[in-house]
Amino acid sequence: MGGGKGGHKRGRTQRRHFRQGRENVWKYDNKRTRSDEDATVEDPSANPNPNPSWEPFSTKNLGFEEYYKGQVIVPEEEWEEFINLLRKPLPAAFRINASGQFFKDIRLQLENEFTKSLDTETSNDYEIEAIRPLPWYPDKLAWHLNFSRMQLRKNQILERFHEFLKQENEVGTITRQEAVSMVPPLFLDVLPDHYILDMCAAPGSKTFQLLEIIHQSIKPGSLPHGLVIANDVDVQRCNLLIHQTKRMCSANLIVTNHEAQYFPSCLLQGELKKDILQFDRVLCDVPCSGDGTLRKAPDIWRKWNAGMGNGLHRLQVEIAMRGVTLLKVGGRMVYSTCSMNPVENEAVVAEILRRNKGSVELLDVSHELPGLVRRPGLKTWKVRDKGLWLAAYEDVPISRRGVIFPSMFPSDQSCPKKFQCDSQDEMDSSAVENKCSFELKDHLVNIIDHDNELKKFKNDATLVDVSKDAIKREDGKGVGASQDDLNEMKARVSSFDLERCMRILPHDQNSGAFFIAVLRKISSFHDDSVKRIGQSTRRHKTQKGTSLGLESDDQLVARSSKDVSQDDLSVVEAASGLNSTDELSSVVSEETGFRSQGPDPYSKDDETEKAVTFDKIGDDSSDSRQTKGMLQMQGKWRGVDPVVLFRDENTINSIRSFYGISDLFLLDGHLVTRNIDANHVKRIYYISKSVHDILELNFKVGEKLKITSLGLKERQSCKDASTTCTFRLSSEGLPLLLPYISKQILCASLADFRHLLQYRTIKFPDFVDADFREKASILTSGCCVIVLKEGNEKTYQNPVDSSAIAIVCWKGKTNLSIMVSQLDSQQLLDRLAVRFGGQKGSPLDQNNFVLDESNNSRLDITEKELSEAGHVEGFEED
Ligand SMILES: C[S@@+](CC[C@H](N)C(=O)[O-])C[C@H]1O[C@@H](n2cnc3c(N)ncnc32)[C@H](O)[C@@H]1O
Repeated sequence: MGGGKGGHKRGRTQRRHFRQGRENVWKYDNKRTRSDEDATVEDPSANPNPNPSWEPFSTKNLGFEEYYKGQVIVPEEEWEEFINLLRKPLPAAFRINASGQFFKDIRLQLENEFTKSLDTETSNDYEIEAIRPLPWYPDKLAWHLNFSRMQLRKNQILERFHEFLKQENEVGTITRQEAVSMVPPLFLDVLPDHYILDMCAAPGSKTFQLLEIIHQSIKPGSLPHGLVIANDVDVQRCNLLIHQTKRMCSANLIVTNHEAQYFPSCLLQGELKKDILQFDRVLCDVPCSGDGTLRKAPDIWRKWNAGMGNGLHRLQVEIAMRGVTLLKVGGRMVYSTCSMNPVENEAVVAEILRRNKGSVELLDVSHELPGLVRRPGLKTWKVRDKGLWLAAYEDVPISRRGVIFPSMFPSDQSCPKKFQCDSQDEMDSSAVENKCSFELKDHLVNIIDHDNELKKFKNDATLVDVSKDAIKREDGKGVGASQDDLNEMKARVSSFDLERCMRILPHDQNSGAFFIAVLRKISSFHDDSVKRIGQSTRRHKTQKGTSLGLESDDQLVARSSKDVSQDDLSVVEAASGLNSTDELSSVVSEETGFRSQGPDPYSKDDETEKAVTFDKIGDDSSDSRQTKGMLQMQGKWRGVDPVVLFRDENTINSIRSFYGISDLFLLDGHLVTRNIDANHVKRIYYISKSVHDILELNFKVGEKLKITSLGLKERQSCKDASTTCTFRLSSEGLPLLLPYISKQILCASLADFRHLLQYRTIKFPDFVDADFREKASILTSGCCVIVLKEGNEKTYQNPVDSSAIAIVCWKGKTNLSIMVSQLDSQQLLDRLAVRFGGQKGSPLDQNNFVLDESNNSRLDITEKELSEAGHVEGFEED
């Protein structure tokens, strides 16, 4: 809503690009086949193919059916209902973006206007409500649609509603998101001061939710103490995420581009604990086979095979293990997939519990989100490989042991029940660590030696006959359905409390499928092991005079790709007879070729270097700037712009004085650019204190974080010589700044505000309100803010409330022009019509809120004028 506060603006080229790439647009895409399009909203069986050259997706896959019947993911008597619904298209769902200025208006419109008119109109056709809020989502902010595209075409009210959704989605006031995909962030129990890591974040729907939660209940005009680091390995998808989350207008977001399993630790040896980058909450929404999205993406029917899940299991474990390491003690981590496959779900969770030896517990969250229908996780499953069912690791042919791992099978062998903890209170962490260190040694050996693994399985595992000893589920239903071949097999039962995991199945609430597990870190097991590693590495550096010190952490992460985590290595040092982790580290380094180029923060000799890296953001003397520049140029992330704290006092003072920004709005330490040359800065981003602290830490540790984007675009340079301030405001940053600006800000009547949105440029004599006309004409040339006057006040309330409706404009010699895209202008007009629209014929008639697209000459002039003023770049995405 670039038009109002909380706005976003996009360049045309950029927008087209994103539209093509975005997954959650409501737009009809010409490139998709008809069957593709219909499949997302209609029952293909009810829609005879109108064009024989278009083949509808087949919704059959015998391998799929055999696999899931074999895994007994639903009781036998439910199978038909389950599989039939999987073949039906998924009803659409969306979230109202609670950070948006008009979210209450939209919710009210849905609750009253649309629900009523749709119910009246459609009551004869349908027995169920056409739209309804999702019962488990807080504050009626998520909705579910219950009609198909076919029905839509036949019904005018539905069609109008659909148009409304398309437009709101386009401008970002609502986000289309699969209902079940909204669940994981809600189980993270997020607070505004939390540091949150979203490990596999793109395209960003859950990041958006997380940001919304940390911004909730924060006073307008102030920022939460927490932050979200949204990470994804795919750069293109990171860009998509940046685009999506722009609508959130948050200064508390950092986007990084790492392989999540190698996400850097940013450890500072010997420093205070606050200097260690650890998180209160971690979301591991890992890459998965995605068969829970079959109803939305029916092409998966054709592609699906059991190998997909097997192939992802190890990566999923590594990402989740890294998540646990980065989690603070007491912190929560959610592991989730949109797959139904136990090898990607319960097997991964069991392996996390097994490897963490009681320092992590699986939480029982059955009392949370009571409206959400979920089923307990499976306690037993099998692995399918090359057409064979494998009940236990000993069944795996030797030739397949490179791809089928022990961790894929249910077992409790690595962490006997006696070492598990039911709650943090019962936990004696030192006892657990002692016990676990012996176990870990075994575990390492097991990873390396599969035959040993096999022996242990044979000795320890509990074997049950699934067909005879049907497991009772929490809801009392048996899950005894089984195939003939499965009847013959013995399946192991995991002794972990895997029933605490949550499975969401399509036929429970007409949704997609999802898997969610909520974990809590209950001891400092990892921290200590990491410390030991740091110490030994420092020793190593002193002895050998190499730069290994800083690398140790990264190397250890690299090592995790070979199934050995940090704690494993420290235990090797502590318990397996190896003298130093360094030896292992150097081996790993050579094996992986992973090299870090930064200074060694562990070394006492490096105090000077540490001061210099800190100076990058703390000192602005020309010498240090030069050093900063050199360091930035040499930055380890090629192709990624450096992150530089903006401290040019002249520019900052000119911005402060031009807009009359109150001293209460802190700028020092909150402004960032992506350009080391202070004379050619084009954009300045505003960052929260939490983001600043992370940057400071990142500089100290040699820029381990590869930062793609951060903060809020606050100001953008313009080339217009007629203005005394070369930085204009961005719509994104306006809500934050609004209460603190005292100059270049005017209050317009509804009529003048509306005309500005409709005609985009208004000559001063054409303003209706004489007072506004006068004030606008004498404003200093350049960027300004126009606030909608609500009620009868003669002027704006100072300070302006953050929730006020305001737009960024440009004051020229003879006129005022808005710096809002056409799409955003129309959306703002629509919102004003809903909020202030009166009876037909009155001055507030809704017809008055229509964008004047016929007035092309005026629009042309505006764009030309803007172009001459040199600030059209303001409409472009970064
Ligand atoms: C299920 S999607 C995440 C969806 C996202 N959480 C959301 O709600 O919008 C999985 C993501 O993991 C990313 N990914 C795959 N392998 C990864 C890795 N090793 N590290 C980090 N991200 C990875 C993919 O690029 C993809 O964007």
